[in-house]
Amino acid sequence: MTITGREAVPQTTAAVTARGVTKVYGTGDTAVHALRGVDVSFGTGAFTAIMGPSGSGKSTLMHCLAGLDTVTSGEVRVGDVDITKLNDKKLTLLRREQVGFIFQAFNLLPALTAEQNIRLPLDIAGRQADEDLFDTVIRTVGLRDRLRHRPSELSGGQQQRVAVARALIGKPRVIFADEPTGNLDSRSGAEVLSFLRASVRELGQTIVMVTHDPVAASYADRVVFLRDGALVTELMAPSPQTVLDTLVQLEA
Ligand SMILES: Nc1ncnc2c1ncn2[C@@H]1O[C@H](COP(=O)(O)OP(=O)(O)OP(=O)(O)O)[C@@H](O)[C@H]1O
Repeated sequence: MTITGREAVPQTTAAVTARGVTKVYGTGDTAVHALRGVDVSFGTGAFTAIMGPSGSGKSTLMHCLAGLDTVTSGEVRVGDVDITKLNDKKLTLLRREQVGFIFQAFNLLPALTAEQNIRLPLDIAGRQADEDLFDTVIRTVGLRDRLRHRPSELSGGQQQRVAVARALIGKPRVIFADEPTGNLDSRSGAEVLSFLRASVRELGQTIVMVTHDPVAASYADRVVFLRDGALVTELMAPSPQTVLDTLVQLEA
């Protein structure tokens, strides 16, 4: 799989950083400490997976990193900006310009064609699409002959590829993917994951993905593991087996 049209610039700077992030839901006896002081950085141009047992805080962390939820204390930087200090309007603007999302449920608008769905975030932001990048992305995800189809006329794997193209086309600083292969069979899942990895390698895209699946996590450059709201360990160059072994240890 080859993507050209945007230069991949290997960088070591962080795209997103969390410092001392805590998140408490509720108060008093019913308070849930979902995050208990998380420090973590996500390097620019890297593909990172977040894993951990059910209830360990993966979704909460991702939502706090993406500015979809507020932190109770601590700091989250997207690039140089501490998003915990932004008002709602500035946060919405930052998310629109710098953050891309891919969800388990695809979240495409049913009345729009694939192409309209892909272009929608840029249209909303009043931004011009980079047409070279658009062509490259469409060719690479193999959607050229599906652009006029509506989501109901596409397979699950094709719908998720539309969602991936939609996230990439805005060239966000970071893409957050929440169980992107959770609704896909293993072959479609592998295609989507290969494409995510290619976009990191060849476009320099930064991706942070929450997953339960050791095979999905093995496509990442790095896996960070949460347990009880705290970051406990990480793996570089993971394989399905090393991820599985680490999960088994965490749940023991
Ligand atoms: N809106 C909420 N109100 C109260 N508690 C919440 C809320 N959202 C999450 N929690 C709690 O916070 C903790 C962390 O939840 P979170 O969804 O982040 O975990 P997770 O690792 O993503 O779990 P899973 O793998 O099951 O999706 C859990 O104990 C959960 O019950």
